[in-house]
Amino acid sequence: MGSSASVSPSPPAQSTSARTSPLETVRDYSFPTQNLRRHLTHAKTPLVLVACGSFSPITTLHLQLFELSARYVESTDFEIVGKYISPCSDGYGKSSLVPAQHRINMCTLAIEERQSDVMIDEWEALRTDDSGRPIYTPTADVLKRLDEQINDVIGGIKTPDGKTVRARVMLLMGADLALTMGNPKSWSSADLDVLLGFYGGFVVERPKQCDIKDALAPLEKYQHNVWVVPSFENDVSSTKVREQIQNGENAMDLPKSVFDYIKTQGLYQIVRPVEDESGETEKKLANSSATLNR
Ligand SMILES: Nc1ncnc2c1ncn2[C@@H]1O[C@H](COP(=O)(O)OP(=O)(O)OP(=O)(O)O)[C@@H](O)[C@H]1O
Ligand SMILES: NC(=O)c1ccc[n+]([C@@H]2O[C@H](COP(=O)(O)O)[C@@H](O)[C@H]2O)c1
Repeated sequence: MGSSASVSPSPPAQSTSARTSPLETVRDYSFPTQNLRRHLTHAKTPLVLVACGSFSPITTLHLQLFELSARYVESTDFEIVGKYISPCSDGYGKSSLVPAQHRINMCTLAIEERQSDVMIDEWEALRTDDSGRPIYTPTADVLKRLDEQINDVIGGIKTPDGKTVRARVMLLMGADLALTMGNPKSWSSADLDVLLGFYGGFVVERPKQCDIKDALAPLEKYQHNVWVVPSFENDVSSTKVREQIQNGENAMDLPKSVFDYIKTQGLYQIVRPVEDESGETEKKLANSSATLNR
């Protein structure tokens, strides 16, 4: 598959959706750089890995994706200088999403508890239009923005011999997400040309959910820019965790602080009939009434 000899030239033109328009706000936001390494240790290509997804909720496996990749990357010509999680906004519209601020809070707790050097980029999750509605951002635009922040705004990464080079920004994904890239209703070829043709991806095996050969098939055109990270048999997923919470079971694949947060905030409870004051029964979702604390 991939070869790190393919060095990215200049980034593709920024699409409108990746820019912050005058009507758009991202409250209390600054681009996180606390664990971005500005200097390479080896004469390698600096690499920034970005995991995009729902994180509803974040699981222990989400953080392990970075650990598995870090181990794998040691045998390549890349050196990881930054690790980012970018939770999608509520505008993605998946019914399993709890509000973005809760998902960010859970990612923060998981990272703190595990003392991980992964950073959360809240930009995608918190973008809203002038009326406060969340804006959905295609994944290619998330990577474009990170590329711009790291390589243009911050000014790139220093090599051991004192030169400044652009970091390669790449999508870190599970094999199941790669498999969805064969569906043109979800992923346009223009998006994929930017995302995998220009940027590139690290695909972590997810054998319980799909065969790696099937997952790589839609990515064949971009194989020079795709790397496969071996994983281990596991059935960890946010879906399983949500089901365990709904059944009142202990969710073992969550950091404890995240499990406690879910309980305290009453997240992922089943839609249940609630008597309102007029005596009428209506359905209320426990999630929607939960308060948001940073
Ligand atoms: N166990 C796992 N092995 C490999 N990749 C994973 C695993 N869990 C999540 N990922 C990857 O992490 C990214 C974000 O995942 P996401 O938030 O959608 O979690 P999920 O467990 O797949 O969620 P859900 O069960 O709600 O669909 C995706 O690229 C996904 O493939
Ligand atoms: N065309 C696109 O950019 C596109 C299409 C489908 C999903 N996605 C992203 O992939 C991720 C999928 O997450 P889930 O596996 O939780 O649905 C999300 O970050 C979503 O924004 C992007």
